[in-house]
Amino acid sequence: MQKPSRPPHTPLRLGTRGSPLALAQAHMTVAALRARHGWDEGAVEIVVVQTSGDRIQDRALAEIGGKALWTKELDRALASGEIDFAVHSMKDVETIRPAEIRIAAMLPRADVRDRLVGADSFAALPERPLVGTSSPRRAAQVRRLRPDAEVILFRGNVATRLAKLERGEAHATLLAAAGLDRLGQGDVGVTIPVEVMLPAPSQGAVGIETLSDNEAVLDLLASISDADTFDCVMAERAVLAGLGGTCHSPIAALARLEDGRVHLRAEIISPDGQETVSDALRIGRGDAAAAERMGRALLDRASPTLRALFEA
Ligand SMILES: NCc1[nH]cc(CCC(=O)O)c1CC(=O)O
Repeated sequence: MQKPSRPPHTPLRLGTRGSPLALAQAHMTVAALRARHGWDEGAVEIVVVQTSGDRIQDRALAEIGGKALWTKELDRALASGEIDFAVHSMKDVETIRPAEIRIAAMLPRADVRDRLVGADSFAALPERPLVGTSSPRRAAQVRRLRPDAEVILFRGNVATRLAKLERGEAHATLLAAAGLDRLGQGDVGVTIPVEVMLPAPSQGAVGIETLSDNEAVLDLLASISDADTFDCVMAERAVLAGLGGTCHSPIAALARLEDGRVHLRAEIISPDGQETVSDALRIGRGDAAAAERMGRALLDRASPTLRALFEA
């Protein structure tokens, strides 16, 4: 690939949601492009696009039921030519994307772990603790660790959730370390080892999408993509695809490179935390089929009630 030294046109329009975290990730992407190509400040313009996920704040996402809550409007802006590429938390990008849209690049992954905010450990929480989260994975993992916990709905952006905690609406909450770090809140909470709480597929990864036929922008984005992150996140997404899972399913998956192969761990957990089906294996880089099989095999070993969660 020829190294592009000039933008295909200026300014390039980067589409993003308007939350503080989304904007921080957009600025990271601009910085990566500018550093790689020596562009000046005006080369990339940030275009904020509001998504349905941002608009609807008072209900659990699973309840809204709509798909593509974080991406639909950005997909549309790509299709209409309003933006040249879109920056997303990969965790919020649906498993199956429209054929016209391609995940073109990922920035180097940040800390993949979760942080517990409000207590020094799960054991240190009071009896029958209230834990705020809207993630089915975190809810199930919390109940596995603390069967006496009551999980309450915590939605909104990172600052909103921290404010709810501050107001005493829960004893603790869980947030992605990556998000806290990117918001300059690296000192908030205690980091939970992945052996205790396996993260969500794609956690800590920022992805950039463009139209599948936009070769100039695809090439440009490839120039800042981190191949290790890309292959690991794609493996985790393939597990999700094999499970037929979404962000509303209690699924955790984490891939790491080890001697040129992908070490993949995944688990599904019943909402009450009583049943966990997990697996770990090594697969080749880019072997999405093997990762999908791993997802399907988890389902084969699950009880009928756990399996039913994935058949909706
Ligand atoms: N679902 C919201 C969301 N999407 C991405 C992140 C954090 C950043 C990341 O995981 O890359 C968060 C907040 C959180 O889970 O604490």
